[in-house]
Amino acid sequence: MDQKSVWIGTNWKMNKGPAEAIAAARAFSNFHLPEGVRCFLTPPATSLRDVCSVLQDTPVMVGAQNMFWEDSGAWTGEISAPMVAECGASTVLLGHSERRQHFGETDWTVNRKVRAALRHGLRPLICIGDTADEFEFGVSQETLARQTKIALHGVSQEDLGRVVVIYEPVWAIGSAGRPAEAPFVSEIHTKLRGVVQGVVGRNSSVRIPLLYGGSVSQANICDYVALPDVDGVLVGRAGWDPADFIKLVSRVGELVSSKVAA
Ligand SMILES: O=C(CO)[C@H](O)COP(=O)(O)O
Repeated sequence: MDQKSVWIGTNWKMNKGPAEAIAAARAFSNFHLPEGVRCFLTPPATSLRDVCSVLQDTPVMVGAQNMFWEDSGAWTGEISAPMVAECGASTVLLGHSERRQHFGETDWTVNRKVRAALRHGLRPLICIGDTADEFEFGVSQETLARQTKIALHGVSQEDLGRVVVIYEPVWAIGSAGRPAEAPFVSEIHTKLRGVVQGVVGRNSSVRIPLLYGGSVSQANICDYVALPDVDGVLVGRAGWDPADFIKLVSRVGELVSSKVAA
């Protein structure tokens, strides 16, 4: 965490139909976002428009969980960047490991989606992550560098300033996952900082926010957010209940204000 904004988001995954999503979004509509904290939610596509309209006058950003790279056409079952934007969303999660693992997402498709999102004014939240095997064989860094460089290939300097990268180790995600140790996340993020700095250019003033995700909880959130090269977190299960998510956001807010005061 540095003096810039700290990010916290929750990905609802395939949870909450429109009725439940609207109720959850209403819980955030009167919530006062702490100074220095940027917050986002990614509801399922069927709830996107409703959640956007509930939160339209708030600082909470709303995003899709995925999209296709073409604007329209014969792509049954897909939604496009202009459709996401028309719902009122400002951001989109791309390359989540569940999409890579179960739905054939590749580094190449992530790159096409990143560029399409940027073309339509959406902020891409790009997920990267090493598998348990890659971690065991000690090639996590190589995987993450490859995923990052391909995702950002061909993105202009100006657009790089609107991108967020999220490190989510596949082995840390979900109820079978184990949270990554803070020193390991610190090491990965420091190296990742070098990779993104290489992409944007050593002398560029663009600083791509680097978030961590994977079994983030009330117990460990501050350990991650306090790390120097971690600019925030993406929360899954621990953020699905709005009251819990508000508590997590407040914890981050307290950490930010204590840093500012120090
Ligand atoms: O998307 C995620 C966070 O929203 C990620 O998959 C981690 O999920 P969690 O392990 O349930 O926090």
